[in-house]
Amino acid sequence: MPSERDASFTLTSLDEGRSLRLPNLRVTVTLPDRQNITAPLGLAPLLLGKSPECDLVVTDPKVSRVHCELRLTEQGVLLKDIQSRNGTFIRDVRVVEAFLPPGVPATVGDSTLVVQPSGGAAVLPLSTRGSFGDAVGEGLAMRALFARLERVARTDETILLLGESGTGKEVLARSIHQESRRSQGPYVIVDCGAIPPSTIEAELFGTVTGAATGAVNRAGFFEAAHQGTIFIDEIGEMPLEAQQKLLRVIEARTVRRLGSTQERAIDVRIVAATHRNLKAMVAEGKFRQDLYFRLSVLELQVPPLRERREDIPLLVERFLSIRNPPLNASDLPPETIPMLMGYDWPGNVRELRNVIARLVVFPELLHEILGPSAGHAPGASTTPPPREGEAEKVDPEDLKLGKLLELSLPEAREAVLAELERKYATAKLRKYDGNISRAAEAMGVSRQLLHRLLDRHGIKAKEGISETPASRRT
Ligand SMILES: Nc1ncnc2c1ncn2[C@@H]1O[C@H](COP(=O)(O)OP(=O)(O)OP(=O)(O)O)[C@@H](O)[C@H]1O
Repeated sequence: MPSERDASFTLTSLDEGRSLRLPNLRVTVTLPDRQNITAPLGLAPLLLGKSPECDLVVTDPKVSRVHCELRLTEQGVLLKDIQSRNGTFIRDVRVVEAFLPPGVPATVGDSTLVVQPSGGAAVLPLSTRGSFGDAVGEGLAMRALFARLERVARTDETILLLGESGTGKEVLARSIHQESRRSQGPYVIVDCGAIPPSTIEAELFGTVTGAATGAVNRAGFFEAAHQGTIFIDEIGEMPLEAQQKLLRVIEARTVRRLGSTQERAIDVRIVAATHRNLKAMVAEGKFRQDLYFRLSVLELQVPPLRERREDIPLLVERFLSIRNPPLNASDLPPETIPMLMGYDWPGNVRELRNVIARLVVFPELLHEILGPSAGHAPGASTTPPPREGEAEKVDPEDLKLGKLLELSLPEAREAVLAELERKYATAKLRKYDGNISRAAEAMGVSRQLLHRLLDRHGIKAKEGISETPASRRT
């Protein structure tokens, strides 16, 4: 049982794991010019560094772009150096990973950081299910998210899902629909990133004959979703004018087809999502503030996979079990799970799903797929080299074909194409020094399509290689 002092500095399970005591903690960084910056430390880890993408942006020349991470755990606050150039120190000892006691200063560059309880604690309900609709997750972060979703799914409130690409926003939106009283109604997906800005309003709100050249009398996505749910994906890509009309629809619960004056009542639940920082877009004038306020009443953050590695075994089991025929983790090389848990997953759950699909067909590619750094996970072993003469006996092409023959033709085609797509894009990016525009032009595709392809395969443009913890954070 933790003492009172411990409890003010740790996550503590309550009610046999049905809720979590989350202490109120603040991190304060004192910069070389004696100025202080501070941020609250909650369930999501805080990144500290010079890069604007960090939660604590430290303007100290001796601090790396992404220098270290602070994470609240059941044992205390864990401070982790992220391969910084000048190191992270507690009481003059350089640390790679260590628990930081309350009030004890740590040093990064010429700055110091300290974590202190600021009084009180929140009690966070946790789901006992380990899944929400089709989404699975058994770590604290996902169980806290599922508990919130369980409560809000049954209401008609508009929900905003934020999170990096591939974290599962779409699968959660679908699950919200399935778990709501609207589950028997339509579920309509609108991908704002895929619809040309010039037609998005017509697609969303519909048209009447003569509204524009060639316009016909047609319902839009909102009318199609009547008595169901509309999922507006990539809402950050929506043009400002359409945003204004969307706000009106959310508030009035009516739509007016383009070219018509008639208001049609709609009964629709809206779930929106984006991988963009909408708050920053509001500050830059690229997203309407009033719409953001309206959407962010129920704003839920879907954590990146690298912040919930404990979910990886369960996700792997899920992706293997839905194959035909179903597989399980013992069908993969024994070192697979430790290697997967040591990888950083820039493409999140989508990348994990794709990696599993490829490993099922080409298990010998484990090290090539995940890169050398992934093998550094504790307990990871390496694949033994083939014994002498063994390699000559097996033609790799036959081996690949043999594996492919275990799959259905569509699955085999997808596996081969995904492999080709990844290698092709990586090679082109290398050739053009990571320059997206030039690589896209040489590939004969749009920059947007190349970006999507890179996201899908977890490739970082700059290096033209699969991103690893080392390459992402220096
Ligand atoms: N928690 C989860 N459980 C099971 N499958 C998941 C989970 N999260 C994501 N997936 C799977 O990973 C893939 C990517 O998820 P999804 O499309 O929902 O991500 P996203 O955040 O909407 O991505 P984007 O921002 O690029 O649209 C899908 O195949 C989805 O089914």
